[in-house]
Amino acid sequence: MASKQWTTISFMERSETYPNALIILNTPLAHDQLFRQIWAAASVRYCADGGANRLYDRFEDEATFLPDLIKGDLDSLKPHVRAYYESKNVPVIHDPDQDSTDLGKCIAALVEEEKRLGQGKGKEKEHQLVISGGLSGRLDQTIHTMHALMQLSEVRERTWAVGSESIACVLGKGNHDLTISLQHFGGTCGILPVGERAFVKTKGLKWDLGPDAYPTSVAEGVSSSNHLPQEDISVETDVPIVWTVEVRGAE
Ligand SMILES: Nc1ncnc2c1ncn2[C@@H]1O[C@H](COP(=O)(O)OP(=O)(O)OP(=O)(O)O)[C@@H](O)[C@H]1O
Ligand SMILES: Cc1ncc(C[n+]2csc(CCO)c2C)c(N)n1
Repeated sequence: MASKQWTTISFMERSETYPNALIILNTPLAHDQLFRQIWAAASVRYCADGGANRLYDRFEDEATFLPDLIKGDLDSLKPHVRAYYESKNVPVIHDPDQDSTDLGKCIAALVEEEKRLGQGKGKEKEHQLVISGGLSGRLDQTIHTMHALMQLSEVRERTWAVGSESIACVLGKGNHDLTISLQHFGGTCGILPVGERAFVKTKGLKWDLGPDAYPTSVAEGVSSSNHLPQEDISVETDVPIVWTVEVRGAE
């Protein structure tokens, strides 16, 4: 079976063939150099409600850091931040729905934008989705981010979450080849079950899973605090799992 290719370069460099869309959540941004790269690599940039506060607090004095949209129930967006972005003509959409999160509301807006971009070409324009944050903080929100990554993995080719301390993506059933920039990420990493038990084999980790497939579930065992001694690894799994690796230089 063919392997799916993943590389961290894809969300740090701009691509015309497979452009990036960035959704900024209300959690700490990645460190300055990494966040600037992710921002520059994205051609669509949304803030989920209070995510705009994070952007403003970091880049208040840099006028180029304007998102394309701020959307959510707007219970976290600070009034002066809203006023600032509105004065710069950033659309601010209030969606009061109490059955979907601000992340969900931004994903829905992205899907609409992709339909619009694809209009007349007979094909929707799909982006690689990069979610800034959501991997730490409140446990319910963090698990909701996992849920979103799982759901997205069924309908989109690639989604990453990039936080201040870790990055994560869902690896679906099958074989995966990953290239992780050791300049930016590592040395610790984890192979995490999500919901159901997975049988996993890896090549390239310090504590490889295998040669017999390693059964992982929250109840049975989890490969946390593993180590990435090289940039290229491969992972084989029978059901979706989460791959996570540490951000270097995190505060
Ligand atoms: N403490 C947290 N931990 C993890 N993720 C968070 C946390 N707070 C916010 N987020 C993420 O950022 C998004 C925007 O958060 P914000 O604080 O603006 O709104 P919220 O009212 O807390 O979230 P929601 O309305 O989605 O429940 C959330 O939808 C969620 O994905
Ligand atoms: C079963 C169930 N659990 C929790 C909520 C609450 N909730 C989920 S998303 C959201 C919006 C937050 O901006 C709120 C309030 C619900 N509606 N249904």
